[in-house]
Amino acid sequence: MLTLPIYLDNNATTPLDPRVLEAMMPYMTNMFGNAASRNHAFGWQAEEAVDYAREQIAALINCSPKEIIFTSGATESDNLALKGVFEMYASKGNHIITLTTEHKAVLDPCKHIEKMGGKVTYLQVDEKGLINLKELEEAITDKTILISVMYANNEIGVIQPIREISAIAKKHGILFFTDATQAVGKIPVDVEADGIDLMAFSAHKMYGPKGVGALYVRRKNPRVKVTAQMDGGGHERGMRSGTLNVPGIVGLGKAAEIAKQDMEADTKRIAAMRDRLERELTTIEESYVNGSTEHRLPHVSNISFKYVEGEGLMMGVKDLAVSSGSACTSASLEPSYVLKALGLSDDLAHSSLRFGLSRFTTNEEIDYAIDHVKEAVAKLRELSPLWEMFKEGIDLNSIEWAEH
Ligand SMILES: Cc1ncc(COP(=O)(O)O)c(C=O)c1O
Repeated sequence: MLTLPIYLDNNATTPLDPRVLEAMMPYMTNMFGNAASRNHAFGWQAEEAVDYAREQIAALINCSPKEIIFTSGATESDNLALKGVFEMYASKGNHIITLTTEHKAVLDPCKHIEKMGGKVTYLQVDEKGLINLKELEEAITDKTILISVMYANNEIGVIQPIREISAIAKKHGILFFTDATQAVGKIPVDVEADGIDLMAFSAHKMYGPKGVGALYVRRKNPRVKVTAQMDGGGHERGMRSGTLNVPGIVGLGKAAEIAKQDMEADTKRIAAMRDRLERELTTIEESYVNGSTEHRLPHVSNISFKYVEGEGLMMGVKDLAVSSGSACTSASLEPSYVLKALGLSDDLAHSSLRFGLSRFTTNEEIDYAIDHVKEAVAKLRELSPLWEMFKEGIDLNSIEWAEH
């Protein structure tokens, strides 16, 4: 049975998997100890739970449990990686290379670093959203200490060539950090094979709770260090002080375990639904899928419906929770900077919707989304003078618009 509204905004956040909630419950009730209390059973119990979660996460991304630093989420992990490396390696250099399409949780710390005297190169992406590896290599100077390139984009799902990027970093003796918030738990991520030195991720994007995440920090070849951004009791090997969020960490661990176990089957089912949604919606005249469809997460589709306002379209499909642009920037009505970076006009960027599916999405929900988006686009276009002109074959580029 179909329950409305339908949630298709799983890149903003995912629902909590009931199996994760079940694992967390004891640590929110009677097993409430502080993992740093070394002198009684309450503390040992909590510490044991945290250690187990570290193992579950390490198994998912192929690292040692000791390489996991728990944080409050990917925003904190991004800040810790960028500012922490900038401070720790100040004697080596002050230059960081990143992409214009990164999440604000990377771009804003980069701006902060610039204010602190650092230099940041923001590389453009191509029309598919992909990095240009030649430009990356050319941007490297003898002052470059870090390359920060996201694993997969939150708006269009495009996956960057991580292994090629890490090989370039390695060749030049530079650290490689990736914000993998959208990738971990969704596609296989292997920090060893991928050559990653630091990696940020978050529980609430992989069916875990909000307010907890992690930073992977390599301990061998090379041994990477970051300067703590939170000083205090010296938790997490001195890199992140603060009492650990034990229930959250248990939830992240369980979410990682489930992801490892269910990823293949989930991906197959979700990708089939995403492809059907996309196939159907692109039968709408003048609709375009944004970003690479070859190198992309299995559960995302970002589509522009020309001559339709994305915000208006969202109102037209009130029973569908989708997003026009990133949830984190949707307070502003600026066209998405990610879509603009692909070369889209303001109008096309404004006319886009992001569909994000999850392991809980059903075929009935996809049927509903297809029907209702088609209907809403048709209705809105009926009201659009631009659409009318397009249908009459008037070349819209030849019209001189009044300045205002
Ligand atoms: C790519 C990316 N990085 C970072 C974040 C921030 O994550 P958190 O909400 O865990 O702070 C998000 C969330 O939207 C994201 O998609």
